[in-house]
Amino acid sequence: MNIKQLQYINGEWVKAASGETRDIINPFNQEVIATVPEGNETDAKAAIAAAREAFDHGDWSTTPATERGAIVRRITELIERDHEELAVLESLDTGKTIIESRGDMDDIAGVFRYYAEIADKEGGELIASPVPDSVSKVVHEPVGVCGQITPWNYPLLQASWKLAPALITGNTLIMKPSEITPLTTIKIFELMEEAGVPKGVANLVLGAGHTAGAELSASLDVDLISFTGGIVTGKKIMQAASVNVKKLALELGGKNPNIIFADADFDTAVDQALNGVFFHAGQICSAGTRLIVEDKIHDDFVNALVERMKQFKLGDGFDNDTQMGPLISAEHLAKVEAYVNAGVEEGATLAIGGSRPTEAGLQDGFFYLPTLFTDCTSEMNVVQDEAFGPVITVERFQTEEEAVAISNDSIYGLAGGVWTNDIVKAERCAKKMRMGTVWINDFNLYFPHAPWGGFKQSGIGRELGKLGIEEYSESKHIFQNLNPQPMNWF
Ligand SMILES: NC(=O)c1ccc[n+]([C@@H]2O[C@H](COP(=O)([O-])OP(=O)(O)OC[C@H]3O[C@@H](n4cnc5c(N)ncnc54)[C@H](O)[C@@H]3O)[C@@H](O)[C@H]2O)c1
Ligand SMILES: C[N+](C)(C)CC=O
Repeated sequence: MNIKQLQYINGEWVKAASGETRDIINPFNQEVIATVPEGNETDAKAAIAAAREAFDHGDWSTTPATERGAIVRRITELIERDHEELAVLESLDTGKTIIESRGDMDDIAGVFRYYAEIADKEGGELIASPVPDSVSKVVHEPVGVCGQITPWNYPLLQASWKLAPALITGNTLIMKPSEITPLTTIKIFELMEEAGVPKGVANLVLGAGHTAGAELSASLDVDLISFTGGIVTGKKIMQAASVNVKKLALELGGKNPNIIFADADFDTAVDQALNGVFFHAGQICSAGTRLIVEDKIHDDFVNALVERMKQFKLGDGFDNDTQMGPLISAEHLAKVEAYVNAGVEEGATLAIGGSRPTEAGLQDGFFYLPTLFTDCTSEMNVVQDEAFGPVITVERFQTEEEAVAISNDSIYGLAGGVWTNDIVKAERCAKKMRMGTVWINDFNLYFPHAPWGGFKQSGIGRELGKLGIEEYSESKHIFQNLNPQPMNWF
């Protein structure tokens, strides 16, 4: 494997202080594809110290934004140069199809390009001061040392949403990727070094969440934690981060409703309902796994989905005709199996799937069949809980109000969709749906210019867009009296 299988701390490529390592496996066939350091609290502390020193005594935070933008633009060019290598690494590590990984790399280059382009476009704000002969202005400054923790499903994409805005705003950082999918994150640190990111500014620690990750959340020397991952972990991080009232950005899970009205374009809605769920075997925070279908078309819609799902080609992500790869790990497969079994027990009807495939070529991978439940109601756990796998639940509705109420009956509020040809109805629904993103006649579309994040327990804060910069900035009001006079009060 043509990457450094090491951590990157204070500009040096290093092993874990403990000497421990972890094998990284391909979820398609369980082959070991790399062996990387298993960092822990000690490594995290070293990385935090490097980032602290670089922020407090280095030049990065005061480097002109134009120069920081130029370095981020150079990173974009290097991602474009190594696009195929990155895509191959991501598919080997996650099991997702190479076509999906190539699309991810396009998106990632787009994120770095977007932030490089806007790096020097915001110079603060002059305030209309109510005090005569004075200047009142707001300037934006970096937050400081940022801990960044990412999940395994979109390893480099989620990393890019954190790295690019943190760098252009002059922060220093420590990133800890998921311990099971670190490869493309290691590679991007190689590219950041090549692009000229100064020593100590960007640090990479590998290892488990409860060791290396917990140290980042609890350290008094970290000023901000940006976390993408599960809700249970997010709550732990929020608690640990309270130790020094860190700034906090949480991108957590979702159970995303997709409302299908009878007046929608039927074939497109069927096709996009499938696209909305089954990329990366449903392991997407915004997967539209909670279908809410108008009564009049419910049976036809379900039948059309099932017919299409019967044809899915599961297999090696590097085969051109593979549509869906494996789940990420044996542990995650067991979770999805338990989730589906519990759904059957609570009375949902399995229309298709519900087991592992029996095909000979798939037995070494963590595969699960595309699965669809009907006869679902909002009270069921299978409807309320995030599946994070290839599993759809279908509920019925009769009125628009009912559809919106069902869609909002959730602890989550990440994303949702509405399919209808009535634009006024669509806008009415979108306004009432309590989610960070609502797609009308589309699903799972995101781009760097628009913010991403959740309502309710799906998170705090926003990534991407201009709001993604605000996460990494402090606003400071500077007031200058140009004609100071004594008050003669005391
Ligand atoms: N909202 C979004 O944009 C978004 C995007 C991708 C994934 N997700 C969510 O991520 C979840 C799946 O990812 P996952 O299984 O990797 O999540 P996870 O919460 O298990 O792990 C995420 C990261 O947190 C680390 N971690 C674990 N315990 C920790 C602790 N105590 N302290 C600090 N760090 C810790 C892990 O090592 C990993 O790097 C799903 O719930 C999915 O919805 C959300
Ligand atoms: C945010 N997104 C859709 C890229 C990945 C969620 O898992």
